[in-house]
Amino acid sequence: MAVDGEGIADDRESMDFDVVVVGAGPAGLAAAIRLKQLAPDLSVVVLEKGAAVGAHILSGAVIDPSSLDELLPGWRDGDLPLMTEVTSDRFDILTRNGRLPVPNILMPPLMSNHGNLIVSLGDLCRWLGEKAEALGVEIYPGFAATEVVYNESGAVRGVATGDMGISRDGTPGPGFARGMKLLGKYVLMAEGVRGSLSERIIERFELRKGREPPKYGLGIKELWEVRPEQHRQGQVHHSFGWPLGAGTGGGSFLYHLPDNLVAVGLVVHLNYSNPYLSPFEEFQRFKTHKAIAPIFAGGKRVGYGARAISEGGWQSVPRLSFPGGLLLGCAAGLVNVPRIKGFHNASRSGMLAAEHVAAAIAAGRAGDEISAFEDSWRDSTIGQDLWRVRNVKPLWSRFGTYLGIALGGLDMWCNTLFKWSPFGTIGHSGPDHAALDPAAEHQPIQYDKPDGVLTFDRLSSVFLSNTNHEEDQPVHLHVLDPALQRQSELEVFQGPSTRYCPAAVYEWQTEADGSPRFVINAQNCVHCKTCDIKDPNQNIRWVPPQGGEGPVYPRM
Ligand SMILES: Cc1cc2nc3c(=O)[nH]c(=O)nc-3n(C[C@H](O)[C@H](O)[C@H](O)COP(=O)(O)OP(=O)(O)OC[C@H]3O[C@@H](n4cnc5c(N)ncnc54)[C@H](O)[C@@H]3O)c2cc1C
Ligand code: SF4
Repeated sequence: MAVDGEGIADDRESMDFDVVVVGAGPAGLAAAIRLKQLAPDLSVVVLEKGAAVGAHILSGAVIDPSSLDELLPGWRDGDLPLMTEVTSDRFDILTRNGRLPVPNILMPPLMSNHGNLIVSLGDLCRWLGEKAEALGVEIYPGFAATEVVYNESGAVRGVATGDMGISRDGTPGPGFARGMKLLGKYVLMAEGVRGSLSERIIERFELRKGREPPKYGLGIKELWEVRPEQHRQGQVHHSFGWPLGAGTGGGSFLYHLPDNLVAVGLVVHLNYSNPYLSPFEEFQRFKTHKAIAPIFAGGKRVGYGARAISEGGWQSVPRLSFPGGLLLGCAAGLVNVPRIKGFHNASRSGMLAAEHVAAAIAAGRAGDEISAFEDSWRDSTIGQDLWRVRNVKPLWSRFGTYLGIALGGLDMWCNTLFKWSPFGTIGHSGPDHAALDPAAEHQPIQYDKPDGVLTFDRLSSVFLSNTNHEEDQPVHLHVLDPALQRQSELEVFQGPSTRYCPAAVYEWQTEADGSPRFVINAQNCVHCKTCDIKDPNQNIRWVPPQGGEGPVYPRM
């Protein structure tokens, strides 16, 4: 019998499957496909909170396709989503008025994009979803898993989808429909970065014990249609430096897709210390650099979105097995940070998990802990990929952008040539939310007003993400202690949520009597999870709103 572990009456209908997968991103879909390839008779269900598969997927994306070659041999011969091969690879250091190209010869070979593909990861996930359904996987888009269901012995037994049609005051509205429980022999958590249920499972089973804290960046991206003369199909262009100061980690990407489309974005490491910093405005500034702005002259912005990216790497990956299931992909933190790549490891972790789960079910097991997964992923190409770059992020954090990147490059060369690092394995310096300084230690940053042509404000940007939430529902951004928000977030840090949120969700307004009021425009939320990560007091908790809401990203 399944019991509810979250204290809500167990009156919901339930459906039983062999395997329940939460999240239809690369990790969840690869797991579902591999399960059906290995054991066609297994029943596999995938839940996705976006309105459709791919609706919430936001990535660069230049992908290493080696995992696709393993998952679906011959896939390149079929009908393909939007993609192109990488034809050239540029890397620049930007200063305010200039750029310094880094010769490719200096780049460690693992940073090369030779053989990689520029894709819309959302399109690729839609395509993978079709492949999964063709194999008999049941995919339910528009359903957010909002609770973990545990059995009597405390193992994860399944998940429950959220109730629909609850009014803002918490009472059932006219369109009320009770959520369902989906139970499985094993549950695969593939929610992506900072997964809301994955984090609860990590906490409950102490999966981070003995590991470094998780680290994150925030990636803000736009999709542009540029003039043909500015388009270089297949070109991959990265930079670091301006507009970020030496003490703030991050970098830009510009990927030239087919159809005159260019994906442009800035990733800002979320261990920045200045509460006045606005990653959104830094990204807008980046586009005004004289080496960058001409690319967009005469072009049209057609897409916008934002998403956190996991950056902790090898040291921060929690234990990935727990009683009743496994953590996969970015919910586990498997991104290779210097390469800004997570697709290959996410999909490989799904495939590896599927192999373990199929074998366990074939052996008559159910609901136990597949402990062998831990050594298995660390010994696999996923582990090897993360091990070689394990010091890049901590060196960057400790020594700043210029010295830190140079030392990170040296470390990657040593790991490539000698399979050895002069630095051993360096730890991260604390969680990102603890990195903010009180505002009194910094000067406010003056950002230029957007021109509406090359640079934009948040609201017109959110419009392009097609984000939609029913207003009459409980706010899905929980402020745990409202008084603390005022006493600390506002009075000590001067309201950083109004700057780190890329969707203008948070505002501090002044009431008629002069008192401050924290306003949450939850309908704008693009589900990037930054508030859950960066609030200095960990006083904001992101929980999934009604299924089928949030952004509907086209070609992101
Ligand atoms: C700005 C940016 C640029 C990037 N660039 C690249 C790149 O160039 N190349 C590359 O390889 N990687 C890149 N990455 C990383 C890559 O996108 C991720 O590593 C990869 O998408 C992880 O796959 P995943 O399946 O683990 O998670 P995701 O892709 O995040 O998918 C998770 C899915 O689960 C769904 N979900 C979450 N919670 C629930 C829930 N409770 N119930 C139901 N559904 C849920 C989400 O809606 C989502 O569809 C980039 C990431 C960012 C943010
Ligand atoms: S409210 Fe939080 S999760 Fe939503 S867009 Fe803003 S920072 Fe991201």
